Amino acid sequence: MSYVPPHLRNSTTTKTTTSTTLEPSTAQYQSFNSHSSQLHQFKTAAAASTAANGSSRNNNFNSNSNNSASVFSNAARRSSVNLVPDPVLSQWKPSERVLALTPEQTQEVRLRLNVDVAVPSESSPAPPPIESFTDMCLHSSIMKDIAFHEYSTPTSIQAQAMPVALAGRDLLGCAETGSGKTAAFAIPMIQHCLAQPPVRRGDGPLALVLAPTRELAQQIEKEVKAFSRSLESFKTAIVVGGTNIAEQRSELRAGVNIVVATPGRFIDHLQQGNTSLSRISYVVLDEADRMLDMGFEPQIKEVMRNLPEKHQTLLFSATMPVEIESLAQEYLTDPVRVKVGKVSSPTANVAQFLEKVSENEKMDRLLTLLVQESTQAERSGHPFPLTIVFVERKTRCDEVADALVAQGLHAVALHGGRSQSEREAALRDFRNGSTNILVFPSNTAGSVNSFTAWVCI
Ligand SMILES: Nc1ncnc2c1ncn2[C@@H]1O[C@H](COP(=O)(O)OP(=O)(O)OP(=O)(O)O)[C@@H](O)[C@H]1O
Repeated sequence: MSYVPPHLRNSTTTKTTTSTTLEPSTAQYQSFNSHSSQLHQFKTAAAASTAANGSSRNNNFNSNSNNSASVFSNAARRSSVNLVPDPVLSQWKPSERVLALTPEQTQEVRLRLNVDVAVPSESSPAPPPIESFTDMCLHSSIMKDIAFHEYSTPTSIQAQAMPVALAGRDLLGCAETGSGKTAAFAIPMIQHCLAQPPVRRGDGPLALVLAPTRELAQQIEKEVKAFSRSLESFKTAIVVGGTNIAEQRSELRAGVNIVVATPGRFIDHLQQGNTSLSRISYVVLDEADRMLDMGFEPQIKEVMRNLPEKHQTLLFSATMPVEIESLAQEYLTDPVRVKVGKVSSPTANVAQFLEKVSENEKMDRLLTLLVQESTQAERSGHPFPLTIVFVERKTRCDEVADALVAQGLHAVALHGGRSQSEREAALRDFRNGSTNILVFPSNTAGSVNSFTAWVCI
């Protein structure tokens, strides 16, 4: 394993060009992409060897970050004389039809899709939205998997965010939950990985997705697997707490294309030297606002400031508080901002009712509501609607779930205090309908898509 701080590699390496520039076919395409020429470069053995030298690295490392040296010291000690191929930057271009769109037509499509797009004043224009997967000119295996998934047309966020990501640009995305964000970053990520020199045993991943919770990470990895199912040697790893670290270690050490992780566990593996950042060139911060709410800012920053110089970053956030703005400012380069729909507002097919009750009436009112719902469902012969009850703290989760069960309702608490197998079993029971009420701490919200009612108390 070789974690080599990028600033040091750059200052000590000599690059040898081994392949030549790929010419974009039109000036328009050239201006959308972040890099106008594509150089596929490899570092020399001598350079990598110098970079792997412990003392000079640590000196540099310390000057860069106060705690980085300790965080990655194991990985640093294990550094081998391993050639690290530079990433191949975006060579993608869309169909001729898309390239021929005028700025007015591009604007019309954005209006129709309800997409707002903005770029910093000095940067090149954002790539136009693409309303069909065919016009995105994706790898044939990915197209096969999209068809297998029965996705016929891109959703709005996919139509605009995918061309941005495929063009190699940084992205700041804001979209409602359930809008299809996962495929919007996962499909370009797979396409990006396919363009890179192959992953070898001992290499770190080519792409990294950081997500706030285990459940969300698992959901994302499932989607990544779904869109890479036709690619035989394409490997992904899920790196989350609460699961077997030894299995993750051997998977990581064998070399994977993509890692989907929660920040804490990913840092653990970096510290242990089980993986490295040295080949990462595509990073996704999903639900970044929730990651900050959950206190992952130091881990995110640790990863971001130690990435190789050449990488692209996609940051998705449902809200844009000042902390997200400053994260974007610090780690995104000329990002294309894509906003779909009214951010932080409910989707049109969700009805909301607000009832104000005092603290000591909450539990009774909840029980009354749910027992009424259960009676109604029984009478009409319909199943009880899948329901989530959000509560503030995990201790409260157990209290509420117990009270619901005592009323004969099928409820279960789902929170970080339960083991991974208990959490997975609870979600499985919820999906197959044998449990129809999940009680969740509110900071885990959003990990489950398939519910039809929810109550926050
Ligand atoms: N182009 C598409 N055509 C049809 N279905 C799609 C398309 N894109 C996504 N979906 C489906 O829509 C649902 C929501 O997608 P997804 O989970 O990616 O949304 P999300 O915005 O990431 O949601 P969350 O914020 O909850 O994670 C999923 O069931 C997904 O399979």
